[in-house]
Amino acid sequence: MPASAPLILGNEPGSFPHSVLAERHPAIIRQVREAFPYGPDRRRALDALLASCTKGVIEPLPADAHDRDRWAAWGLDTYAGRSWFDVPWLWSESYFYRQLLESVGYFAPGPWQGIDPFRPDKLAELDAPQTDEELAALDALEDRPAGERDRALLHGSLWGNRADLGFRLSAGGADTSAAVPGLVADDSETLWSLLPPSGAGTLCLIADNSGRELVPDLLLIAHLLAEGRVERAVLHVKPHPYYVSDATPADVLDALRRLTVAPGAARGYGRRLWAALIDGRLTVRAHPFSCGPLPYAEMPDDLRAEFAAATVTIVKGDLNYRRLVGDRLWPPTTPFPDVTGCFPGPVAALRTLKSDVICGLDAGTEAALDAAEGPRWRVGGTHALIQARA
Ligand SMILES: O=P(O)(O)OC[C@H]1O[C@](O)(CO)[C@@H](O)[C@@H]1O
Repeated sequence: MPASAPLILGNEPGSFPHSVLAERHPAIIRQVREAFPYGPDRRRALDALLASCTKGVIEPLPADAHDRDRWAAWGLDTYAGRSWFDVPWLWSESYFYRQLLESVGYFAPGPWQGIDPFRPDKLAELDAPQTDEELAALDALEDRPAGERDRALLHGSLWGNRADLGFRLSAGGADTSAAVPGLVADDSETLWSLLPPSGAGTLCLIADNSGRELVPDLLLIAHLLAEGRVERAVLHVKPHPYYVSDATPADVLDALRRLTVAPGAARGYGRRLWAALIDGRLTVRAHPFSCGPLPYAEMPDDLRAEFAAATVTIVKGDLNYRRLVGDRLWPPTTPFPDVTGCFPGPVAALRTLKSDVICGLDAGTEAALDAAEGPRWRVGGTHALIQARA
């Protein structure tokens, strides 16, 4: 990895990270308050979190918290007592979700234990007519050449990160009439070279959002298994609700059920995934580190061994990208292999751009993006990338 680049904090008013801490987190607390009829104790806890995360400091966990040791190892003892804005943004956001779950009683024995505060929105998205339209698009793919299906399902998973799955068969995937193409880096060939036909290996896919992102992720996995490009797949999801819509094991089951009752080709994908779960070709993992506040460079040994043994690991979405490259402001032309050297094994990122972090652009693309959009291209979610290294 190149020596260093500035770590992103949230303490610069006017910056995107600052707005997430100062505006988005309070809005999420308000949204959660409306989601369920929480009683006075839970509402008081949410109010206390609101005051803490906007005007207060990071509070330590009680000595008997189930994850006290884990958070201590992740840096809590260093950051407790400091403003949420003055610690690494990645850390601050992650701890916010941990404390939000605490506030709604997610971890404590009682009626709210294990109740996902984001579930109503997740289900609404899964039930939306757009999901039907996207699944119906699979029918048209059935008799297309294999290469076209590869590409469509890869792009479906990529653009699903914008919750805008279109199974696009065209080159850009986004607004192709724009001055700069939707796809700002495209290492698809490297990725496909890692997934040759008759592959006997294992794909790891580190999922991001549930609903209209997880559905195309599952379709891509089903496709790669069916085409024999990998023999097994491991889907990594979050052990508990996180960043609002991140996928948990319960969300995987919801998405799978959605597929198995869908009409047309989609149902076949669902049935194949169901069978793959039963016979062990597909497994779901929910490792605690998946909700951790640290970059992948600091992953624990068991995960390191797992990714090292995979044929390739596909890392989905913006947050996972930040964890992959270290949530630092790299010069955008820093080569992707240089900043992902710590990841143990071949790795590919499928991401729409929703935060300032970026690497692996060529100088011409960076200049064209800046000229056309100013800094907006980094955070707007309208551009995407496929980056890979063997
Ligand atoms: O769902 P994604 O693609 O991981 O995006 C989540 C994104 O939300 C933000 O954290 C803002 O809260 C982004 O910066 C972050 O990376």
